[in-house]
Parts: sequence; structure tokens; C-alpha cells
Amino acid sequence: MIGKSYLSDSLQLCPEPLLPELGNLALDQKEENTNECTLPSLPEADDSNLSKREKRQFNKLAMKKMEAYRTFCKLEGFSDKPPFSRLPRKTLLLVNLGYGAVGGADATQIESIFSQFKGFEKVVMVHGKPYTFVEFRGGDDALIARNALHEKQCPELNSKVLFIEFVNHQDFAYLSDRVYHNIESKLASVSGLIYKEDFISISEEKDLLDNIAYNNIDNESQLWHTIQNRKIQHYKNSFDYRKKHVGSTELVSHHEIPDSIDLLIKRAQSLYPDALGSSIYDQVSVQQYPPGSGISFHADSHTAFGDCIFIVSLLNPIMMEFRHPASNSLVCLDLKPRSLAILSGDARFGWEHGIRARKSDNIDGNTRLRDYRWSITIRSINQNIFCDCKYPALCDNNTIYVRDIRKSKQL
Ligand SMILES: O=C(O)CCC(=O)C(=O)O
Ligand SMILES: [Fe+2]
Repeated sequence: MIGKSYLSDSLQLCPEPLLPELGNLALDQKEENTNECTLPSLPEADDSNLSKREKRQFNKLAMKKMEAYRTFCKLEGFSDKPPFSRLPRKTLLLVNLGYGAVGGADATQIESIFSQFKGFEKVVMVHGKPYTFVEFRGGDDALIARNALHEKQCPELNSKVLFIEFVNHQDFAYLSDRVYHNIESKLASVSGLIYKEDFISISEEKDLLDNIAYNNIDNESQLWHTIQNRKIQHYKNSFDYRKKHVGSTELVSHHEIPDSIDLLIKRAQSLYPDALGSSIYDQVSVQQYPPGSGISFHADSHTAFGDCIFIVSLLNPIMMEFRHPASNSLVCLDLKPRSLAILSGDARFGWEHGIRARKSDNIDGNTRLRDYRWSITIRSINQNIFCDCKYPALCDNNTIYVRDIRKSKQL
């Protein structure tokens, strides 16, 4: 299936693309002091060979295209710079085709169009939005599909003309994942990541919330730090977020690890002895995430902490994402309340993890509003303050700061 060009042969003599860079040009030019993408005046169809009818057709389409691009930018909040790429990317954005678009289509229809192209992976529709994302295995595959369909009439869609752009999938949370048929295959794609639901019971969760998490949260006691809108409390050993290290004396928490958290450590160690070993887990951070808050992508300091980190989630679910700079992969893991996530091996050292600061998560195409979520992150201390992993991009072993600490401790 190759779409027919939407205009007559005479117009096809125009240099490609037919609507030259309208979208990109339009969206690159932002007027100062407005939140909206502003678009330049429409290009004139000035080919003197064109009939009046063809000129009208051209202008009508140019107008439609501009409106679709503007709507997309507005709905996605790209007021500064639209996320379109001039280079081929594995993700295509169908700017004017979605649930809410005029002449909209459903996922099956779109899938049947794109699955005819090599490398097609999946269609991601966004509820209530007039655009759709289509993922391919790679940019080269996506390029072939775009060349065949962009600005062409699509016979399967009542001859609708599609406008298609490349986007970087990491700019859109709901694009992040590849297709995983089950949670096991998803976990297998992030080596060293272990995930277990119902790690604690409902009554244990309630006890942890009442006695540890809610404890003094509204009281501006010294114990709580606020970073990126989330509240943090440390036990036993504190973490200095500015220096990205443990051990800064003014921040050392003098609070012992409560028994109820100690119990979690023992349980996790007995369930996963291979991953957690017999290390001493003596750095605990309790964190509250109000809706809209998150934690930037990061790999926990390699030189501050030991080989394994684990996270117990409480109260409400949240989407955590894992990003692998070496392969540009992104994997989403919906962390359910009462679950346990263990980051060991590659998941600990070679992947970054993070939680986007937003008010909802997209779960299988549905928007789920966020609510308050708590977490307990448990780590051991890397006593040597040294790391020889194979991920220099994520490793702090050679930073001047870490070298200085080693020197000062004569390590
Ligand atoms: O709250 C979480 O689930 C993750 C926390 C985390 O990654 C960290 O504190 O380093
Ligand atoms: Fe972390």
C-alpha cells in the first residue's frame, strides 16, 4: 500500500516536500511572550502551472497541516521548541490522525496500514488526542514508511492526507516502552532488575506509612528535606544531594533504621540472596512524591553505594523508567504499592532510572492520575569509595570530588 499523492500531477512537479517544511518552519518561529507555537503565514502555491482549483486545494491542505501541528504543540505543551526531528527516528508522529481527529481512525486500522512496512512495531494512540505515534524498530524502517505516506492520500482512510513527522520517543512518556508480551520479558530486557509485587502485606504497608512515612511530614522538622517537590528523610546514613555522596557530617542522619524497615531488609535478603548478598544495608531514604513530582534520571552514585539497591513502594503506583544510554533503550516499570524493585548488575550500574515529574501516567494507553506515593530506598555503603564498572558514562569513580574523598580518607 503506497498512498497516492493528494494533488494532481502538475503539483507533483513541485520540489519535494510539497508543503516545504511548513511544520518545521512554522514551529521554529516562536513569537516572544506567547505560550503557543506561532505559525508564519501560509506559503503561497505560486506555481504558475497550477489551475485555480489546484491552488485552492494546496492552500486548504497547507492550512489543515498548520492547524494540526499547532494543535499537537499546544496539547503537548511544546511552546518553545517542537520535538520534531529532521533526522529519521524510529518513532513517527501522525500529526493529524487519532481518536479525536477529523476523520479519525482506530488502532487496528492504523496498524493494518503500517504493518505493511518492514520493522513496524506498534501503534500508540493517546486517549482523546487527535494524533498517534507509530513505532518502528529503527529510523531507517520508519523513514521508508514516512516517505511512502507523508503528505499522500491514504486509500484506507478515505483518501485522507496524512502528515507525519519523526519524533524522539524519549520526549513522550507513553512511547517509552517497546512491546513486551509480559512482565517477564520486560524485566529480562533490563538485566539485573528484579520486581516483585506484594512484597509486603496491606497491614505492613499501613504500619510503615503511619509510623515512618507520615511521621512529622507536616512538621517542618529538620528531618525532612525537600528536593524537586518530593520530601525525603534519611536513616542511619544520609545522602548529600549537592555533592551526590554519603558522609557529609552535617547531613548524617542520627536516626536508627526502624525495626519495621529492618524486617524488610531481612526479608529481601532471604528472598534474593544472590542479588542482595550479605552486605550491610545501612542507608535508608524514605520519600514522598506528591502528584506532579518526580526524580530525574540518574544512576545512584557508584562510589557511594554498594552493588545493589532496592525500593519498596507504598500507597499509590507510579511509573518508573529505566534508560540505557549505551543502547538508547527505555523501559517503563509500573511500580505498584507494596512491591519490591531490586536494581543489581547492569540495572544498577549501566542503566539510569527516574520518575517523570507529571500528574498522570499512561498505562497501556489509559491515563492514570497520580496520587501521593511513598517509597523506601535501601542501600549499602561502598566502603572503598571506588568503582571499576564498565559504564564510564554513568560512573563517578574518576570525578575530582570522589578522588578527593578517597585521598582524604587515605584510600
Ligand atoms: O523513590 C523511588 O522509587 C526511587 C528513588 C531513587 O531512585 C533514589 O532515591 O535514588
Ligand atoms: Fe535512584
